[in-house]
Amino acid sequence: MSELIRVAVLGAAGRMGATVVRAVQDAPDLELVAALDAGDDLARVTAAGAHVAVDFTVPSVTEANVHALVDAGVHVVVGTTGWDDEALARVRDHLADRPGVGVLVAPNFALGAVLTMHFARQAARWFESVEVVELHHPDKVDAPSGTARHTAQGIAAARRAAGLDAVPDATTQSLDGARGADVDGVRVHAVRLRGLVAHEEVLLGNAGEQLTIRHDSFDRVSFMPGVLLGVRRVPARPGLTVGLEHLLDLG
Ligand SMILES: NC(=O)c1ccc[n+]([C@@H]2O[C@H](COP(=O)([O-])OP(=O)(O)OC[C@H]3O[C@@H](n4cnc5c(N)ncnc54)[C@H](O)[C@@H]3O)[C@@H](O)[C@H]2O)c1
Ligand SMILES: O=C(O)C1=N[C@H](C(=O)O)CCC1
Repeated sequence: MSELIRVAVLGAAGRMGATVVRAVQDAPDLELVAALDAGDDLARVTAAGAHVAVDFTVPSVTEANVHALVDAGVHVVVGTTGWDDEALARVRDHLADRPGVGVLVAPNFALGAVLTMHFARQAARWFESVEVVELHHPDKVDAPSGTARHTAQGIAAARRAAGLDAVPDATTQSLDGARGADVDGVRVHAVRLRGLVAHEEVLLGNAGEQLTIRHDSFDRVSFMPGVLLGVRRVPARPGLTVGLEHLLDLG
């Protein structure tokens, strides 16, 4: 039998971290060697001999965690959101000095959410209008969701590549926030509602027709196959990978 992958979980007391701890413990090819939360010393990850660390913490600490882990030669799977292009560029630069270390940052590990983003990018060039609505539990600290940002950025890139005009919108008078956030020219709306977990709709419109692409995560177990895939694959992917779609054979 091949060697078990030794895994550390950061944010282990959180909603996602606790679910990842259980998933790693249940996986026959993985071994949970450290479970850290706020206030714990990151040095425990290396002391435990972790090959891969999984970060589901908070947007304010995740980047610092990644740089420290990269310095220690530990591969990282990051699910924490709040990353912007500048923060990703800093990690990419840092990894250039650490050949052999891999970091995967993915705003959503649910396979259906990754497919939603993929289908939205495919559909984007054929529709005049598009807006993204994300719906989450009210304990979420960031808005819009990392998934919605990634979705809108992908749609915007597909529209640019197809030479489409700006999305039509005659609004000249509105209350602040009524038209949502502008992500690369795509409007993104964030709903927070008790009872929800993580949901997204991409609305695409043409004269006389609408296409709706919707994904629902009803339970955090929906993210686990993607997280475990990341843990298994990241050691063989040096450098920075952004998005789980790069690990799936989506064509
Ligand atoms: N990529 C995905 O598929 C996916 C899915 C769900 C959630 N998320 C993201 O994951 C993050 C966590 O979500 P959550 O719902 O589990 O939040 P949560 O608030 O339940 O958990 C965060 C945990 O991180 C801990 N923490 C804070 N600072 C820390 C530090 N320096 N070191 C270690 N732990 C620390 C907190 O104490 C808490 O236990 C959010 O950014 C969320 O958007 C991503
Ligand atoms: O519960 C959360 O918080 C989630 N955050 C991610 C995001 O911001 O996209 C993914 C879905 C759940």
